[in-house]
Amino acid sequence: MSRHTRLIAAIDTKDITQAKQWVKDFGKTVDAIKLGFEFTYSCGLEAVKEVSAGHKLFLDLKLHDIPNTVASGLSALTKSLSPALTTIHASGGAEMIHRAREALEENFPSPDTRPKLLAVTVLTSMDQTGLNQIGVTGTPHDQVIRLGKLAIDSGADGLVCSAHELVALRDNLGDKPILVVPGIRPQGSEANDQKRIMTPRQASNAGADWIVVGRPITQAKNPAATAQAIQDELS
Ligand SMILES: O=C(O)c1cc(=O)[nH]c(=O)n1[C@@H]1O[C@H](COP(=O)(O)O)[C@@H](O)[C@H]1O
Repeated sequence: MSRHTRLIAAIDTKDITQAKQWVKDFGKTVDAIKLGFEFTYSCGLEAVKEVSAGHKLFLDLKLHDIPNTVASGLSALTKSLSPALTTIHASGGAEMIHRAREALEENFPSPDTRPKLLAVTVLTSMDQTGLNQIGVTGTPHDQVIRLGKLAIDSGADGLVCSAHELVALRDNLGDKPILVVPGIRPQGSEANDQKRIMTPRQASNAGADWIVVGRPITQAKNPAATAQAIQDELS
């Protein structure tokens, strides 16, 4: 099935002026903006509201705690910010994911306005060595499939994964789950701390609904032109 892959810009900065400038420069070039730990913990929730006004928001705070704490935290966050997409860690387990979904449904009875719950599988900065160090002996691929199935069965709308697992996830879970893919590096750009990477085009061909791109855009000489070049690669 051919799908249109959309671009999320990761606005990773501690500086609200910088964040606003990027968002203004991007205009409609990007399809959504992601605000995560760095911006939210530096600038606060009101600043998230301010910077994301008028844009689709991916609120990426990757909650991971006991089910009750995650459900309450997610409820408070989403009530005030109404993101389009939001994250928890799949490794928090079935009950945590289920309670997170319930909390979103309570806050947003209409499926049209309910933030989509994404479960992060295996971080794109992890490789086989990194997994072995935390006691996971299987491959990143097997771990993503295991956590991905668990998360979707437990109520997640979609997953965050690397582009390397997209084809297998589609084979196992079908077209419905929303697959969001960071670890994207246009040809020739630095990997930084990312390990499981692909280009925008490769991720799109493999079945990504959304790609997440941060530093290759924000650290470029001309961030808006770089975002546009990625959109051109996707179209
Ligand atoms: O949940 C995420 O968005 C995420 C999951 C993951 O496995 N890997 C990952 O890089 N991310 C986020 O995606 C963004 C990637 O940024 P760059 O590496 O600068 O493109 C960062 O904001 C990360 O927090």
